[in-house]
Amino acid sequence: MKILPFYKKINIFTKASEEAREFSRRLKNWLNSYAIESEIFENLAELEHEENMKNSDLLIVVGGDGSLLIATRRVARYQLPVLGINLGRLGFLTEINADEAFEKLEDILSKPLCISRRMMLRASLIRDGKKILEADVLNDVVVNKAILARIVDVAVYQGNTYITTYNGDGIIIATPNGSTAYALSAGGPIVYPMMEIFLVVPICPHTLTDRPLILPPFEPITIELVAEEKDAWLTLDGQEGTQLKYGDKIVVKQSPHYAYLVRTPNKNYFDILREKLDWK
Ligand SMILES: NC(=O)c1ccc[n+]([C@@H]2O[C@H](COP(=O)([O-])OP(=O)(O)OC[C@H]3O[C@@H](n4cnc5c(N)ncnc54)[C@H](O)[C@@H]3O)[C@@H](O)[C@H]2O)c1
Ligand SMILES: Nc1ncnc2c1ncn2[C@@H]1O[C@H](COP(=O)(O)OP(=O)(O)OP(=O)(O)O)[C@@H](O)[C@H]1O
Repeated sequence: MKILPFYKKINIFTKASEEAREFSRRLKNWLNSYAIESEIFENLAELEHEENMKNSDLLIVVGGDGSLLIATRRVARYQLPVLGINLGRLGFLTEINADEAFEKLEDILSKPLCISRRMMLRASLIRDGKKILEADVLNDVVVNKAILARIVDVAVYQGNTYITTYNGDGIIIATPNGSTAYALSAGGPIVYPMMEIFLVVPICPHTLTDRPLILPPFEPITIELVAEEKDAWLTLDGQEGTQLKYGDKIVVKQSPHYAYLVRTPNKNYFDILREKLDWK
């Protein structure tokens, strides 16, 4: 089978493990054998550097879902298609398994790419009226309690409109892509991943009528920490954490960037749900 000549350069992001590095070297050699240039990145600062990404046609991530999340966030502004090869555990987002990778890659790269465009969130942390952090996420923005803290009280707004105050273990604002991650464990619905909505899921709410909400992405959601003595954290895609202070506000908007995940032709979202979530 012949790979289409429009692939000039395909970069690789590798998980920081010996197994993933070894696989990435094999992958690079395989791409070179088709006269496709390729560079392997492990360092995140290098991965997001424009010079390194601007001529790349595709980014292949060798790792698990965590590696795919971390890499996709870093390259989202380049609108680069991202394809995951699973060397992790569940591999819900990573499209192909390592043992079938070269056969599947040949198939995927010999046809026009089948891409699933996924919305992202932009979270800003406002402290004392100043924005002290801003980041894009593909799965979720989570405010929750530290291990020994008790209940977290968070007031939630849509634009300037007050929704309610949740008392419980915390709150998750998820994308449809993230609906199958933490939000699912907290009782949220599975949302078709190409939809564009905000999913608001309280974690173990003390008020039993507090149920997950699905909101339009047109107005920001603001979460305000309204109880003084509590020890709470902001977590972005489960990977970057910041301790919060009383009065902090987290504003969540739709990011102007999208993730462009490469899918296997002939495999639909329900095939993935059946395979990964053990449905019949
Ligand atoms: N109780 C929970 O379920 C819980 C707790 C903390 C974080 N998380 C999730 O973990 C995510 C970060 O993933 P990670 O791999 O870096 O952390 P991780 O290694 O701790 O794994 C979390 C698990 O979630 C899976 N996962 C990640 N994104 C997914 C998605 N969109 N759909 C289905 N499964 C998904 C991973 O494969 C892994 O099995 C966070 O965004 C958060 O949603 C879940
Ligand atoms: N090159 C890297 N640089 C920094 N951090 C990395 C790198 N590769 C992976 N990580 C981090 O290591 C963690 C583990 O990686 P990953 O999630 O891909 O593997 P896994 O946990 O085995 O897979 P899965 O998430 O599918 O269960 C991730 O949270 C990710 O943030």
